[in-house]
Amino acid sequence: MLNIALPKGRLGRIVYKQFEQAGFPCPGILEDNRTLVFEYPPAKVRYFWAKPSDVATYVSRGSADIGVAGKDILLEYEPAVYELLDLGIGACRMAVAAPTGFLDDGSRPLRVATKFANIAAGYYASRRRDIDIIRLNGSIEIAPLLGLSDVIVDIVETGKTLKENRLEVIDTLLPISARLIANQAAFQFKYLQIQKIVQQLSLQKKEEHL
Ligand SMILES: Nc1ncnc2c1ncn2[C@@H]1O[C@H](COP(=O)(O)OP(=O)(O)OP(=O)(O)O)[C@@H](O)[C@H]1O
Ligand SMILES: O=P(O)(O)OC[C@H]1O[C@H](OP(=O)(O)OP(=O)(O)O)[C@H](O)[C@@H]1O
Repeated sequence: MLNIALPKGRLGRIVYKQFEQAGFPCPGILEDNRTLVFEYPPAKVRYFWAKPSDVATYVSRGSADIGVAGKDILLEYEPAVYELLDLGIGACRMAVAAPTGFLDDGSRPLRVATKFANIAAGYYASRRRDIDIIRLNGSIEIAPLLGLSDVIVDIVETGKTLKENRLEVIDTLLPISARLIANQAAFQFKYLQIQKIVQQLSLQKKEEHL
């Protein structure tokens, strides 16, 4: 039995469809929004829906053998997991954004609002810029508007949320996409099953690019 942690929310449906096509179906999983654990013995799989930022925790601690997490989460929390494949979905970028026309005069620590405190700290440390991190859990774009922060470090996809809150990207840190991750012990013990899924998912990705 392969235990698979899927991210609830924007990525979940697409990820499950990819796994289904890879030969790991679980009938009914997309029809029921309340049940969180689904088992389908004929395909030797048990899926469960986790909060996207928790998937890596389930995988690193062995409650899931594999799972799907955004590269943002992997960089922020550095869980002890193997990163097996870039699934090419959930594409966005990590960026610094500020109110239009913002100029950092360097006179005091820069107030940075973010969900990604480690990523932001690393970025500004490499620039030798003192910062005051303001940790938020969502709706980051309103922080500068309300005077809580000078800038934000957050995910940008279309740029619509930034625009609506009168912000603009001032630097792009790195591209982000969803990754297939594996528990390190499970990768040894369930090698064949995991390899099968990696191969099938890679094949699908190649076909999509043809
Ligand atoms: N606007 C976006 N466009 C594309 N991908 C995104 C976007 N926002 C987030 N992602 C990617 O999808 C993953 C899941 O994001 P989602 O918004 O579904 O969860 P979340 O609300 O951030 O998670 P949590 O509630 O666990 O903090 C993120 O880790 C990131 O890799
Ligand atoms: O560039 P865009 O296409 O506008 O997308 C970017 C937005 O999407 C994410 O937020 P999410 O929807 O996950 O809500 P959150 O504020 O709760 O994180 C991200 O944190 C940005 O706010």
